Amino acid sequence: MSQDEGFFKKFHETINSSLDDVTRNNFVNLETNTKRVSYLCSLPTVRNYNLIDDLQKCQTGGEFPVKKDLEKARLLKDEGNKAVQKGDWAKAMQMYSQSMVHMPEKETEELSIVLANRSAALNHLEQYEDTLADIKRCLNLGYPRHLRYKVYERRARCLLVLKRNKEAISAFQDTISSLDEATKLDKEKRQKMRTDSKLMLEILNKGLVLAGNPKDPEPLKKTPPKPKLPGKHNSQYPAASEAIQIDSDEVRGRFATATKDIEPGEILLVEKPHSGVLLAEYSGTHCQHCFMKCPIPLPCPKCPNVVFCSDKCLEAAQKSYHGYECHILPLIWKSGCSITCHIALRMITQQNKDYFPKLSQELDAKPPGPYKTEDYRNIYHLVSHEDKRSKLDFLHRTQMTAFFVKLLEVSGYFDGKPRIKPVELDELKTMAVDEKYKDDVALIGGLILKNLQILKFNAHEVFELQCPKPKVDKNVIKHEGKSVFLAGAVFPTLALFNHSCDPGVVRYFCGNNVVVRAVKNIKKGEEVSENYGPIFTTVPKEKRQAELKEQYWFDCHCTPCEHKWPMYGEMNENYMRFKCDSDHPCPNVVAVPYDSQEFMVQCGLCQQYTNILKGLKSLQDTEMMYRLGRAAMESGQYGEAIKKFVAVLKLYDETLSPPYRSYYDCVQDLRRSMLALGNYSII
Ligand SMILES: C[S@@+](CC[C@H](N)C(=O)[O-])C[C@H]1O[C@@H](n2cnc3c(N)ncnc32)[C@H](O)[C@@H]1O
Repeated sequence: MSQDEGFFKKFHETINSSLDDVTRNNFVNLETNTKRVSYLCSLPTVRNYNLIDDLQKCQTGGEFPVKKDLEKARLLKDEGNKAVQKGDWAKAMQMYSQSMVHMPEKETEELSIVLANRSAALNHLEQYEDTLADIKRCLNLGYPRHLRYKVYERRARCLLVLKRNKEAISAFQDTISSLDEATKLDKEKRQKMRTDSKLMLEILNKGLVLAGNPKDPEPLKKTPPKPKLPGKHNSQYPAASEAIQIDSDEVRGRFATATKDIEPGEILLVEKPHSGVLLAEYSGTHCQHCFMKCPIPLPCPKCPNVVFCSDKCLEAAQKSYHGYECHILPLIWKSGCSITCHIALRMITQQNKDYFPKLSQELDAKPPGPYKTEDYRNIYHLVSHEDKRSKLDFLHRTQMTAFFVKLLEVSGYFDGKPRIKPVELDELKTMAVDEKYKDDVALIGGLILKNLQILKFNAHEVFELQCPKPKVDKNVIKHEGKSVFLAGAVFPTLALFNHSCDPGVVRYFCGNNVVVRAVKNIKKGEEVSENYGPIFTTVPKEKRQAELKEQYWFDCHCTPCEHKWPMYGEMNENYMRFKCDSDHPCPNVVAVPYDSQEFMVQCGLCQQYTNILKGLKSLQDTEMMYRLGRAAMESGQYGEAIKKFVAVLKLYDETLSPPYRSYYDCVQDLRRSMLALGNYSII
């Protein structure tokens, strides 16, 4: 749990130092999460803890309390208007967006005017779909009637550009009728707009008749299509493809294996998160709900903390977690708790109040039927290593839980009604939760504590590949990207994949959907493993083992660890590692010097001879094909590059046995191309 400098650290230290031996002992002897939380929350030292002082001193996570601010909103709107006068439409758009972030919800008319102004800026920026969306929003908010002719006419002209002529006709009709209410528009201008609109109506109507009255084209979709699994889904694990099954054993728990030979590039899993949380620093630039970058943000109407990419995401968030988190978000951020801790809380706030009490009787058994991403019971049964956990670890996590339980009370969660007003400092002068919520504290607190344990081993970082605008360099277009850690999330099916220091898959994100693709040939029956951090080509074995033990509590027995594979820089380039070609399957590698004159080479294990001529012939084309793949990758033709790299790996795998450098060069480039193809945003 990373604490940074948030105020939770002080709370944690104070509680720790105030616990006497008896209390500690009592805590240590508790055997369930529910009891741990109830006990800690009942201690006077926790109940009487006053957060106000810590909060006021805390510099992390911005201001508190945070409220919408009309004055700020108006200043930003004025900035937007000034930018319009200078013809700087991009700046105007930004200023109006910021004004919306701070505009109090009740100022509907003013908000509608800012939206109308932003729609004008967007129209100049040729963002027609977004212009239409803002016009719709401003009308919904009751944009003044005497001004409506402006937005109707803008709507009509946008629709014309989008060739949605039928809709344009109706927008021109609205323009004409709204001109009757345009009391502040001078007569001449009104007359001109009426004449122009009528003319447009005539032209459009004629055009439609001539064209045989065709349907309008569909509105353009802004969000990229959700990635799809090719072929059939696994019936038991629908987020995974049929090429994957989940097996288990005593030592490794559950893990994925291949049900057929898998080729590099194959998509093996597409899964949305059960729960995911965007990092605080991206809350103003990326959608709180789907994590997509939002250049035209839609702020939460109730708080200035978060933005959304669309009405759909805003609505979905408000109906679930954001309703409750809206006013407590700044407290979560200021606490300095890690993103994993926040996910543990989000897993609660995203469900309504009755969900967990209803489910509580069913938690002990794994749910029957297909393994569903949205079913909390599947999360509940992910690895938590509760039996290996130290008492100190429990105490620390229970303290975090006590803080979250207080936040849930403040948020209105225990009443099932999201609070409307921002949180006042005074509400945090004690950490005591009202007695009437005793049962909720035990149940929900117990689950948060469980979530905190589970997430340590099962949460994933969500990253975005950010590319500066492609550069033209010596006639080659360069696409240079860097991965940026954006959010944390838990994907219940992906969480069943075990680790290998030589993983068979790569994972990337499309918004918040994770996509898992093979980067190697994986034979039927072999484990399909992913990677939790350390890769054998770059990290020495001892360090990998230590890292995995420390973070994931297991001893890695993957092939590179067991066979002490050399790191990339130490791979011997003087030999080619031929597979033994014996009639009986032989796992041995026949190492042949590059300058060898012999074509029949004896295996040291089975003593049979391998004819390397055949292999050498099939490898002849690999160098050229790999170069073509690199060229395609560097010019941004990732699809083409992937095809070439896959073909190279196929040839390699038929003949040679890793590890050798050219194999991992190719795997690395294949991985990069898939990442670039899958998810990047131009910054
Ligand atoms: C994300 S879970 C993977 C799924 C897990 N095996 C299960 O049964 O749910 C991570 C945990 O799986 C186990 N694990 C992962 N990779 C492993 C490996 N290569 N060998 C042994 N155990 C492993 C460890 O217990 C680790 O904490």
